[in-house]
Amino acid sequence: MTTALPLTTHTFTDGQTLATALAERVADRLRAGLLERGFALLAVSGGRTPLRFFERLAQASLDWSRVQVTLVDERWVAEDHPRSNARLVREHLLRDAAAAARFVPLYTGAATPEEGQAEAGRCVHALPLPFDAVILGMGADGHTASFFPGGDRLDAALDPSMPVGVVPMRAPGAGEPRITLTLSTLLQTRHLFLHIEGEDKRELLAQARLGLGEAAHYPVRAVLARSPEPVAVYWCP
Ligand SMILES: O=C1O[C@H](COP(=O)(O)O)[C@@H](O)[C@H](O)[C@H]1O
Repeated sequence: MTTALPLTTHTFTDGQTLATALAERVADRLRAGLLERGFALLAVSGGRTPLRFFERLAQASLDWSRVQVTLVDERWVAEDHPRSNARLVREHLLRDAAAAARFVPLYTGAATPEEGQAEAGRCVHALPLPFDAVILGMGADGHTASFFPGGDRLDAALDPSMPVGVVPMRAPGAGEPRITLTLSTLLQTRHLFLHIEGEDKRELLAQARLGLGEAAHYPVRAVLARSPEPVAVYWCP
């Protein structure tokens, strides 16, 4: 008998409605951080799914000049490359009201993520953790952040004893070399969201949650299992 890992699901009819609701929820978390600490800290994902969410969040009325934004993971490509997660954030989130936020990229310009690890790690160490919100995505292969199935440093990235920092990652399905926050770093957050869209990802997450077949080994399951609070899943067809 399998036990379902805990999560809460927020279901929406379409991507625009989801983006609006998630942006409102995250903006509230940032405002709470600003009230409590005088600053706020946000980590977001790359890929294609967050576009509408970013554009809604960029319009939120709050003191963005006291908000720091970073990525949960990065593809090791220059910032003007079409697959750069930093480029996505700069073009779709750091605009409108959010143009005043401070962005902390993970890509350093070094030739490889292994060579860039120390510098990117120093930038992450300098962040005033915990995050007020972390928003993860998930690929069709069950990866989240750059925790890829078959990743060469997956064990290190998921290791609970790993300190705050980043880990390079290379994997058959990753496209290019990556760098990713460790799971221990991601979990230093007041609120953890997982934003997925489409029936295929809903089904994949359900299987990972239950630990069924191949999905028992999907890295996203490690996040569900280790999160101290149930992960808030935002989903639409
Ligand atoms: O490569 C990546 O993919 C995942 C999922 O992206 P999506 O395009 O399927 O939404 C993303 O969460 C991650 O940050 C990114 O580097």
